[in-house]
Amino acid sequence: MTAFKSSVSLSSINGGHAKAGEVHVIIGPMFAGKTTGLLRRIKSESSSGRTVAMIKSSKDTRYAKDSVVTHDGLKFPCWALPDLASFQHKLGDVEYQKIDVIGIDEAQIFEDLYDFCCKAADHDGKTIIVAGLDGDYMRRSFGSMLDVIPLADTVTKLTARCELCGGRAFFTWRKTSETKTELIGGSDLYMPVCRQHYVSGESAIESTRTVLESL
Ligand SMILES: Nc1ncnc2c1ncn2[C@@H]1O[C@H](COP(=O)(O)OP(=O)(O)O)[C@@H](O)[C@H]1O
Ligand SMILES: Cc1cn([C@H]2C[C@H](O)[C@@H](COP(=O)(O)O)O2)c(=O)[nH]c1=O
Repeated sequence: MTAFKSSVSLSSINGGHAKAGEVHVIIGPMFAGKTTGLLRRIKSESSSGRTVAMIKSSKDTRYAKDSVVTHDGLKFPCWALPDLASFQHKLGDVEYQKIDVIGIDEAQIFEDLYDFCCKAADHDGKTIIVAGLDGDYMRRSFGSMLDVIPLADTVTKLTARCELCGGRAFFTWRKTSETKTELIGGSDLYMPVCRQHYVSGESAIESTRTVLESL
């Protein structure tokens, strides 16, 4: 069998970087510890001497404007941006070159997530750690989050605790009747639930709707 020998070297693909980039994806419902996991990995990379940067959507003003904050109050300073393309622009090319690891929180909100990860990991040699919701409150694919899974080195799906029974929660229940997909909030608007309680909640809403329509 003839061994295949590529004539394209890695350095010609990623613009001369000695090291290829990486993409790591953390998904799960709200309150599952996605942001906590992201902060842990970013802090660990920083302790190993790598230069890190954190990005979140500027739409997320829940706990702080310029920090990523977990539901239990852990904080890390970040760039709050309307889109990911503006990161390199804001930082400037020289500073961008110095960054080894980029964390992205609330990644489902960024429409240019796929293009950013491709460029940053494949061409610029960055390690990207992406955290976000895989599903919305209707359990539909949320934003571009699932689109980056084919780009990923690793995918970690976390679970929370069902607020109604303490079992493993895979889904996020919206407590209000608001139907727009994007609705920023915390435990005032959302709670983590297991499959059984997600389905029984949906049945209760359906029954109520049927009763109201018959009046
Ligand atoms: N139902 C809940 N309501 C409010 N806070 C919660 C709830 N369940 C867990 N938490 C807290 O949220 C923390 C995880 O927060 P975070 O990492 O921000 O989660 P995620 O990014 O997945 O939403 C947990 O360690 C816990 O302290
Ligand atoms: C389920 C769901 C959530 N959101 C919003 C609510 C929060 O602002 C973020 C998720 O934050 P977390 O760090 O994962 O806790 O997303 C939304 O806009 N639409 C939804 O369906």
